[in-house]
Amino acid sequence: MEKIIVHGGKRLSGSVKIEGAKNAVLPVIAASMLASEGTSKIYNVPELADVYTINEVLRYLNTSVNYSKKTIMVNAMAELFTEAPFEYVRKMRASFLVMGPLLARVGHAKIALPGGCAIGSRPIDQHLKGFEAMGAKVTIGNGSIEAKVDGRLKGTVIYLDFPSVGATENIIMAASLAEGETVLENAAREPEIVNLAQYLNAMGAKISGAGSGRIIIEGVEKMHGAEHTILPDRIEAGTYMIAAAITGGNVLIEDADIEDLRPLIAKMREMGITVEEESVGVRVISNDHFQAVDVKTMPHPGFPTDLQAQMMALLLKAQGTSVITETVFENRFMHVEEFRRMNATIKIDGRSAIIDGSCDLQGAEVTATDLRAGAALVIAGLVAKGYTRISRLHHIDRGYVDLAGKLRALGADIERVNISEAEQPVAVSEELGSSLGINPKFA
Ligand SMILES: CC(=O)N[C@H]1[C@@H](OP(=O)(O)OP(=O)(O)OC[C@H]2O[C@@H](n3ccc(=O)[nH]c3=O)[C@H](O)[C@@H]2O)O[C@H](CO)[C@@H](O)[C@@H]1O
Ligand SMILES: C=C(OP(=O)(O)O)C(=O)O
Repeated sequence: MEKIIVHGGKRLSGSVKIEGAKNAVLPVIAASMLASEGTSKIYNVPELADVYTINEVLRYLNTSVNYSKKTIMVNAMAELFTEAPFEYVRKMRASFLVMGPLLARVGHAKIALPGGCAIGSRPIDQHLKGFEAMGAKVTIGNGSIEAKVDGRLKGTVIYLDFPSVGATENIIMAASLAEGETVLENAAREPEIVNLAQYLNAMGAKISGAGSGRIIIEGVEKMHGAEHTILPDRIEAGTYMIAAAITGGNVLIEDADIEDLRPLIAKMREMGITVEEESVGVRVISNDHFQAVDVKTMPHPGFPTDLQAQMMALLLKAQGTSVITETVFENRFMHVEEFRRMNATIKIDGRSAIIDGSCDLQGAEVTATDLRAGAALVIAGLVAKGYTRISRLHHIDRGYVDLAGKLRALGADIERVNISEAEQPVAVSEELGSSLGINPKFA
């Protein structure tokens, strides 16, 4: 079993380079299936487990995908297969993003129901509402969702009940090849939507308004392969900014886009942490004294839910009591129980977590319950007394390229190890472990 082992107490310094955004590359790869002509070339692709998963889904659907050196070539000119089974969809909910492109291009898609996950039930009713409004017949049964349309989808006005990122992406992809104009109201405004729309337009689509709450898509008859660069990952950047801040460090986050990070930067400055814009990225300079703040997660440009767990780790070391309110997902506090193992004092009251900044964090055996929870535990481990051992790393690998290696390069005492059953930690304190001659890392 693999674990990340962190020994707290080192200040981070130096610079770290940010990868392409996971949440941008997944819809972009799915969108490549809209091209009935030519090959797409996608640059700045991060080497993540989720990227390998979506590539497998596309290959299963008879699309050619070649991935090497952060570049993906996709050719979808062959006859597409239109059914994606559960074994693919269960690994990653974003696999459902193939539904819009398949429906628009071939008029049929049958995708296994993605199911719930650790952070909430995550329904897809808004995606389906959009497809139905465009003329698709949607049926749900035997664990799958099937959507069909005779001829082309038809443009229409669609109002989302909530600015869902995935529904916005699925609907704009489908509407790109629909007949006539689609107007999407209350659309998600995340930077990843803008990146996707840029790619679709390069493929021949006619989309305007991406990044606002009203997106207009003039359907076209055909799309073709195009070249596209994935934007930097604002969530990865934010994770390293928080890691730098919690350790009282001084770190340059290279390629971070300051505009996309405004909600986090505003909160960090409110806490008294210095964030400076530099020509190549964002620098975070911190000392051990930063103030408690209240944070509410919201759709973009609000504070991102994908940085909520990492922010909670930071607030565990802030002066005073902070309140985090999670409004995007109904169950995204799984990390709280793990923080408590590290001696944190956090109370949950409905959708809010009340965080006491005065506790002494202690290293412990903890579990990454989801992707960002995993990153947050690593961050807490950077300042905890003793060793923190984090397991279930497959969650972290979905969204971070070499998290432990990049933090080590910044000066953290951290390593990723493969621990055999025989070496599993024994249940003794670090002090007792060392007096018994047990390596404290495994005590
Ligand atoms: C691959 C990807 O880009 N993932 C991101 C995307 O997920 P994802 O696209 O799944 O997130 P959504 O914006 O769709 O979901 C936000 C909220 O809307 C609800 N909802 C969504 C769709 C729907 O049809 N009905 C419905 O009720 C969800 O249950 C959730 O409570 O945006 C989330 C919110 O910023 C991020 O946390 C994820 O990292
Ligand atoms: C929740 C996340 O991703 P996904 O939607 O792919 O589960 C995330 O990136 O934090």
